[in-house]
Amino acid sequence: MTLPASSAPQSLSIWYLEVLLVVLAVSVCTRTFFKRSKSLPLPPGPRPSAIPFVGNIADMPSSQEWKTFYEWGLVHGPLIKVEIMGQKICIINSYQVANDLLNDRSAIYSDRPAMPMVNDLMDWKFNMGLQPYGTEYKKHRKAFQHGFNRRESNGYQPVQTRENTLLLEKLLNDPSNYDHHLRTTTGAIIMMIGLGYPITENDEFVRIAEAAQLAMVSAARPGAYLVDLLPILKYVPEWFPGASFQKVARKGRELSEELQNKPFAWALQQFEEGNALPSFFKDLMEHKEIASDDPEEAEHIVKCATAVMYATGADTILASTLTFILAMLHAPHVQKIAQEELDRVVGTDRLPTYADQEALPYINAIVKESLRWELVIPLGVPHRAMQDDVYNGYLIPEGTTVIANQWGISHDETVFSDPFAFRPERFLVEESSLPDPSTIAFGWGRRICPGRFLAENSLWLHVATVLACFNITPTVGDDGKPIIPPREYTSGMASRPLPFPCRIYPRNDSVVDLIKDNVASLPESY
Ligand code: HEM
Repeated sequence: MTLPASSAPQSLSIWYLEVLLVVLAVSVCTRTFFKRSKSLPLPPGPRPSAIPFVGNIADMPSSQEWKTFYEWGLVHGPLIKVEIMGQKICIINSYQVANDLLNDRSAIYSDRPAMPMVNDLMDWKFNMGLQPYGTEYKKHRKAFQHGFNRRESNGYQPVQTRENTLLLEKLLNDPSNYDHHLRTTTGAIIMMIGLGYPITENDEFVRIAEAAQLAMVSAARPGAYLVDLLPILKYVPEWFPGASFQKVARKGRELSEELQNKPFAWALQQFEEGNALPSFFKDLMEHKEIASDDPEEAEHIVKCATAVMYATGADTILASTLTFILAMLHAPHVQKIAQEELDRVVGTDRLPTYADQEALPYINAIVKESLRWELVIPLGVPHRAMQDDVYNGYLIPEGTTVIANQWGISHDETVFSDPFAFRPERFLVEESSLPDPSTIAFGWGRRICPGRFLAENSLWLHVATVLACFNITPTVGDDGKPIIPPREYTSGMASRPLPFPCRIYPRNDSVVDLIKDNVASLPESY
């Protein structure tokens, strides 16, 4: 700033004074805000124990936490606070609140809680989904998004179509093992897209991915292990009385190492020998600079990203497809309407393809309702407040774990009427103001699931082609009455229906030929 010579000293002191006043004002405001925010109430919730430090530990459910959290929401409101051993946890039971905090204020809610059991003891730090929000995480996320943005994900449709055609053949020949066939199919799709790896029956890499994933999701349940609340416990040796969590952790660590190393070693060998099929892995190896300028770091990121992909991808798609099958038993009318739409739009002499998607609104609505009716990750993956925040007059202190109860949000009857019914029609009302369930099921803000386009594509094709070819009905009891399986789901970070019997049989004879013709016209291999 240039000042006129005569007025310079006076103007300078005024200028200094102004700056000083601004600094003072800012500091007073910040301190006032800080003081005020510290004195603001925390969100309401179940009353903690009178014993210091224990908090709500006795209130915490041991399974299906999302249902208890939902009940709490009905009593205490859409934003609840519980405290366990000094750790504050906010639970969100409303779409509006989740949107306001986790989407609109994503800049301060994108961190993850430390989770020492899974991250440190079981060595899942390689999984970007559990990493703190920082430079390393951003590199992993960039590499992942490169492979799974909408355009790239659509590029994988030929793999999904091929494996889905083989699924239809398996359902035709051996329908009672439908869950095994679905598991094989989702595994085959993910392994081919991720690594260019064609799976075999009882495949070793699929077994490793499933076992590692199961160990992780059981351990990652909020409050499952005390060590997550008292991280110092991670130094307690395995032989110490009461330290059985260390044994669980050791087994989990062994699986995590297998998961990270074995499939990667196979893929690397194929790549170096020039035999690698097109895949997420191959693409990243050829464009390592997307992950990092440092080739060694880039290779590490490729290794982590591919491991995350096959650890999380197959099971989640499987769970949502099983929910669709279960829903067909609970809502038989839906099947009839869908088949009428398929026959009218696609006809009966070919299978539906991705090109039919826009012309099949009812099928699209079934996919949405399957994602809403039961949630693959009912409590999402926990976020962490990176600074103090104030919402609707409540303080959310820095370090609070923030859980979006996605199951609760999807069953909020002020948003979704008759929420426990499977009613795809709710999404067909013109200009429906209902939230799209994919904006709930796949999470929030900067941590939103990067595999969502791939997952939705898989689910869509399973729904459209299975309904085009088969009827899905309940088994019949000795009394001649249909046995509708209950809606029973596993607990853990990820949830899926408990095994249930059902009948899957071709709608007519021409469907049998259709499936056989489609299988016969598949190329020998990829
Ligand atoms: C129906 C299938 C799926 C569902 C319902 C689902 C759901 C979710 C949810 C709720 C999150 C946490 C988002 C948040 O923190 O708010 C997430 C994260 C993630 N998902 Fe998925 N997912 C599915 C399929 C997939 C697939 C197929 C892949 C891989 C191709 C995948 C990869 C990931 C990754 C890497 C993250 C961590 C993202 C981050 O922390 O930045 N998911 N998913």
